Amino acid sequence: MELTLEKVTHRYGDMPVLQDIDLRIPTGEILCIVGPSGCGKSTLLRLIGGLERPDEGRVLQDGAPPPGCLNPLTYVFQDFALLPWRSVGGNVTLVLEDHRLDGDERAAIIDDVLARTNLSAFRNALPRQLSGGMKQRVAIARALAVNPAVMLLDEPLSALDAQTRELLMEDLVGLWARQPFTAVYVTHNLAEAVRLGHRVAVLSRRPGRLREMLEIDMPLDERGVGDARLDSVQQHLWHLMKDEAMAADQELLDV
Ligand SMILES: Nc1ncnc2c1ncn2[C@@H]1O[C@H](COP(=O)(O)OP(=O)(O)OP(=O)(O)O)[C@@H](O)[C@H]1O
Repeated sequence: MELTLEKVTHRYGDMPVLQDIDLRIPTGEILCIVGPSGCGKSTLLRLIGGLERPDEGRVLQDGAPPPGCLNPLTYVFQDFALLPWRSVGGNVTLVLEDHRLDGDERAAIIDDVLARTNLSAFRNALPRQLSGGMKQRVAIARALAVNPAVMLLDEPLSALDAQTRELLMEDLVGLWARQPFTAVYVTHNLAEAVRLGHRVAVLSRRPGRLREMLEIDMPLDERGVGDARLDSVQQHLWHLMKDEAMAADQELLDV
């Protein structure tokens, strides 16, 4: 299933937040969205996921979701959103409970996603026993359990320290390399965008418009820390965003 956004425009009250966004999210690709604070990145993700409807324009779903898909669009949030009283396995099972699956099918899905996210040994642990990185792995496992057509990630690594972020990026690359998934990944962090994005959409400051769509033609598993080509793409992104980020920052201070 492919998603296409046509001239998506949205406002909250009198405040225009997004303006004329055209985007295509092809199957098997990670699209990163970057832009200054408050430019409408999370709003765009909510519109893509159907949590809100755009004031103007359309979000189109083309084609069938993948086989075994239980939920075409699923989110991963910054704050993990785990139930503290449920174990790792219990948190993942949660998203399967509303679906007609027999015990074996459910167990097979859980075994698979826990193995893919290296969590099999932590199945019975409670969230409070886990580090931030492990909690986010659980949230990713839970999202994968429904075999979504598109995974929507909103700043998934922002609450983590630099080393954990690095490890999780490697995990996401490994997951994608073993079994490609489709994702829209919102981030402030340009290093994450160039490591994980097949394409990077750069939004202007509010109202967010699509300023540039950058294609990074380099396999994900060849993108390492300190790679000169990635550094230059990151520099280019920063160059595009710097003035707008400073203006957005000033606007926030003026409120
Ligand atoms: N439900 C809402 N009602 C009213 N205003 C909203 C709502 N959600 C977001 N906004 C406002 O819309 C603007 C865009 O918010 P959004 O969270 O989409 O931006 P963002 O680019 O994700 O921000 P950040 O980078 O700081 O996370 C902000 O000014 C925000 O305060």
